[in-house]
Amino acid sequence: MQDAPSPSERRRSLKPLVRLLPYLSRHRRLVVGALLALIVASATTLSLPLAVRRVVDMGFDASDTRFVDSYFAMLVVLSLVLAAASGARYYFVIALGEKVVADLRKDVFGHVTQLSPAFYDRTLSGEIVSRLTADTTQIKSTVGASASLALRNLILFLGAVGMTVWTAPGLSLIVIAAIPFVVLPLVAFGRSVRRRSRLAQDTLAEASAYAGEAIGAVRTVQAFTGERQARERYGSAVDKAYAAARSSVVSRSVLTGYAIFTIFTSVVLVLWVGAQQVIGGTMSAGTLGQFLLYAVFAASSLGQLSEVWGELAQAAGATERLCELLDERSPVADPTAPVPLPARPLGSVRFEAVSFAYPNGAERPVLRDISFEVRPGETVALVGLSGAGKSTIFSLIERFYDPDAGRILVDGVDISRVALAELRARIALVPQDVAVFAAPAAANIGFGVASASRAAVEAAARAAHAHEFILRLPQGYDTPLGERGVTLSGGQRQRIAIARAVLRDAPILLLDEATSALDAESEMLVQKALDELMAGRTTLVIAHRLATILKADRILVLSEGRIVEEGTHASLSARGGVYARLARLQFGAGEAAAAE
Ligand SMILES: Nc1ncnc2c1ncn2[C@@H]1O[C@H](COP(=O)(O)OP(=O)(O)OP(=O)(O)O)[C@@H](O)[C@H]1O
Repeated sequence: MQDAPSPSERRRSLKPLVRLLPYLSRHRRLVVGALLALIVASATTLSLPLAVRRVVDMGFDASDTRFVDSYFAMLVVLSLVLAAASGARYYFVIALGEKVVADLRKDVFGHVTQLSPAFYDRTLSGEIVSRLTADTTQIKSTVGASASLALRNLILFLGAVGMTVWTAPGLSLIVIAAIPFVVLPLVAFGRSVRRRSRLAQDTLAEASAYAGEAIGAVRTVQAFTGERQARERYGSAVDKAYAAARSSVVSRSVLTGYAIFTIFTSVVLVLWVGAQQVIGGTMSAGTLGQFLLYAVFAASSLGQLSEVWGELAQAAGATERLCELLDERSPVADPTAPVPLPARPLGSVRFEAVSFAYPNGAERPVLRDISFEVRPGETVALVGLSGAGKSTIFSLIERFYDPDAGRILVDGVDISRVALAELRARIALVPQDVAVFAAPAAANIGFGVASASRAAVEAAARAAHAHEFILRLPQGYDTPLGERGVTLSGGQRQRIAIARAVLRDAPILLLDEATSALDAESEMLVQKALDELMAGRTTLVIAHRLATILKADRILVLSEGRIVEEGTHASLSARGGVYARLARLQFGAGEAAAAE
């Protein structure tokens, strides 16, 4: 992710907001409604001083009260129009802000969910969540309020300046001369506000990311009595965010104070010069009143513009952070012209001289020149010390990453030429660490299979030996699981994952056996479920149990990213090499020997 905006971006500080235009154009009716309401409200406001002048110059002179009455009646009508237009503006603008942010959230979430794991290796998930919530909220308040305020004040300002020139060209020179003194520092400060506001959002995101991590691992935090440490770390992150936000606010308050000072000084000056003219008889009192009102309008709208400018600059910082996510390109992407896999799936997997290093792994090769083939229906066990590269092989078959050299074929087709969704539809993954979502049991099993009926979900649960325990849950298949739901045991989670794989009904099964010991009954149920799942499918299994290894057609022994041995349990044990040592360590000398 980019850390800082490039110099060219910094120069035009509101430029990132341009990226919001396509979102605005999706809701043209709201935009047009907001603009119309805005114009009507501004025109009504600008017509008020005209009425004031007429009343002052003529109404008070003539003793005709009906004239005054009719003017005041008109003013009431004007205020009604102003009220209606302002209400309409509020509705259109807020609705627009909500819509734009809803669209933006959906787009950013949709985009990040399809980024490859390489992106998540270097980005904290809490950081992304913070961008999705805090930054979009800031944009909402801008589009929903500040932008319309800016536009309203701009229209009012231009209108009011125009009217001052029309009312008293000489006096208006003072107003016009004051404009650059107000506007130039605005632009200069806007840049610094944006930079500081970006920094504030960045530090806030860091704090949120840390909070998410600590709350997610609250059991570990408490078990290691790390609450104080966590509190202090979060506290200092929040303080940093506060300091950054404060420095952005300091810039904005200096800006506001300065704008108000220059504006009021020029109004006082106008009043003074105007008063001289009224005394000298060169201007009527009504004209001065009218002029003054326009000058005040111009001044206050300029003052508000200066405040809003700061908000716009803040939103520009937030938009920039979101657009960075939207611009993030996945290194693993669908090919432009995907090659279809054979219509009848075979379920074969083939590695040809594959080498791979993780993008953030300092170029340290994790797999070196790996070649092997798993034939349709075969069960192949991957065995090796922790860190040997077994899970990496799974990640490459799923195409979470692309190999640096060599190629991988599924059903005879190079997977880099296949559409990602088509490839992954042929694979069912049963990971060691099963993700259970905060959703009902049925939805957890049916995850990823949109068309799964309740009957199909139940059938999969039965096959995975999960049906019985699900029925015992308080609301059966409708019981919420995961966070804030029922927490499942290790064996139950495994069976949920197996049910998911059954439902997916894919020809290739990637199975990462649980290392954590299950009680005898769970172990037996999981084993039965797995046996049924593996029947008739090509299975690659990261094996941690002797029983699994004994059932495998072949064993691949991995060491430091290379395949060092290949064979059956008996042949490899007899060889007395890496595998024989590993088997003795992992399964105990007696058991391993007994199995030979
Ligand atoms: N996302 C990642 N980014 C960088 N390096 C990684 C990543 N995942 C794994 N590694 C490194 O790659 C090497 C192989 O990891 P891998 O997870 O494939 O091993 P494994 O054989 O499956 O180990 P285990 O049995 O402990 O799960 C390890 O040294 C690990 O540190």
